[in-house]
Amino acid sequence: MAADARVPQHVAPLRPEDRGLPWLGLLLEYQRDPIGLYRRHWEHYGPVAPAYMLGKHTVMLLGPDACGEALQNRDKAFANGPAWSQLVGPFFHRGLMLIDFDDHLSHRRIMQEAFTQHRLDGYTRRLHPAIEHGMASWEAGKRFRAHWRIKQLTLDIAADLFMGGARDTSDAGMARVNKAFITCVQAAAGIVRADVPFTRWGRAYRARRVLENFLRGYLPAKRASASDDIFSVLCHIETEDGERFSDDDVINHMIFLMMAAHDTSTITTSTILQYLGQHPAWQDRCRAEALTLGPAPERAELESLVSIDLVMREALRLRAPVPVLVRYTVKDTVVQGVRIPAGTMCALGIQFTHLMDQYWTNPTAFDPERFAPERREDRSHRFAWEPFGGGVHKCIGLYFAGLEIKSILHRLLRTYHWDIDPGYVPRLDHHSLPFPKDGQPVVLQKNRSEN
Ligand code: HEM
Repeated sequence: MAADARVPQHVAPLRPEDRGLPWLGLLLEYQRDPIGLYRRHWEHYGPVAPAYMLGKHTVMLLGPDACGEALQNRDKAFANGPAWSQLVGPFFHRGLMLIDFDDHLSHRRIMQEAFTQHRLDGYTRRLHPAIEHGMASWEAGKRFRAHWRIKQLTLDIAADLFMGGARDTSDAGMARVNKAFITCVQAAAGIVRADVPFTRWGRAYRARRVLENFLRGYLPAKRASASDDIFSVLCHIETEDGERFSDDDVINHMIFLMMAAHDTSTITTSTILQYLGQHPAWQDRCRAEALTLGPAPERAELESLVSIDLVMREALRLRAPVPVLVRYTVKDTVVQGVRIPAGTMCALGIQFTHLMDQYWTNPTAFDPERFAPERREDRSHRFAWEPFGGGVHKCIGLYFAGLEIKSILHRLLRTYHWDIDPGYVPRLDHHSLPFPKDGQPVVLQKNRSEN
């Protein structure tokens, strides 16, 4: 008798060859070739695939239909907190992405006030001097590792834009804070996931305290007077109903926001740098566009940069800074006709969807025009392009990210030109967010006329 299509199926049993190593399961294979792993599971199991990693049975949600169902979360079965805290650890405690349901809604409503157009206008004005200052030490004619330089640049931008500077902290103190921040981010790649000395997690527990103490020291001054850095904004925003963040909320959100903003924007900018170096016609086109604007364009001007926008979307498709989202089921649910029991860790393969040839022509090719109005391949499915996620947890900083990335590119293109071997394919480190292992070497050459 044929199975009734309406009766949910169980998650398929894992084939012995897909179990991987004892306890580690598929972790090493994921770190080596995540897309190859996802493709194999998609081809054998379909959109809801079993997996085993770090001693746990998990479920992969593959393709835009399955990911879309989890992101829309109609029956409120998928929670973020219990899933992300297993990955990023307790170091981003009560960041917006790690809280759920009514609690999340009420915090998101308040935080929305920090990302209005008016606020974004103010942040954009602060961005240009911070970028100019950060890029001043970039030397032309010398090989440098672009990824690491951009990472330092986005850290410098964050010190100004998020913190509003830290005048009472010495350079050594600031270096300690930056180190603490990076230690917390790197804890995501730890294998020993407890407060054990000399492990990534052990160090991150202490680093989180450094960050809390640092921010708490500035809190009274930030509460006392309003300015347009994000720390001050978080201290002063309130909803129409008068809801505000407590001191602890401000600190928790600050630590998470800096984490959310930092590596994601760095990865996107260095990916763009790579592709523009390999596609000189696109580089010229983007430069010509950047040169139509003055040295410190306003938000609306940056948003009018059509070619740079197409390139940014394509970079986010080809190398999604957050390639996988995680969720934990708090009750039984059904995705694509498959029952997923309560208590299951789920991994949503966003990057895999971005490379599926069902939705994209020649998916591995750099082709920004696929996002142009006449093609709009991203509309082939509502969840075909999801670098910022979807549903209630969709990235709240996505417009800010676009402004930061475009401001950096605007200055970079006006000042320099560069070439990268068209055959260069960076080997990516997939321990946490994907970055080029070689730091992406490049030589910047100064443009002939100073702009
Ligand atoms: C290219 C840059 C960025 C990318 C690709 C990115 C990606 C994402 C993704 C995929 C999520 C959803 C996570 C989930 O559903 O579990 C997210 C959430 C979030 N992002 Fe971003 N992000 C970027 C930049 C930023 C920036 C610049 C900020 C802040 C200024 C930011 C703040 C946040 C916050 C607060 C959340 C949690 C939202 C919520 O749970 O309601 N992100 N981001």
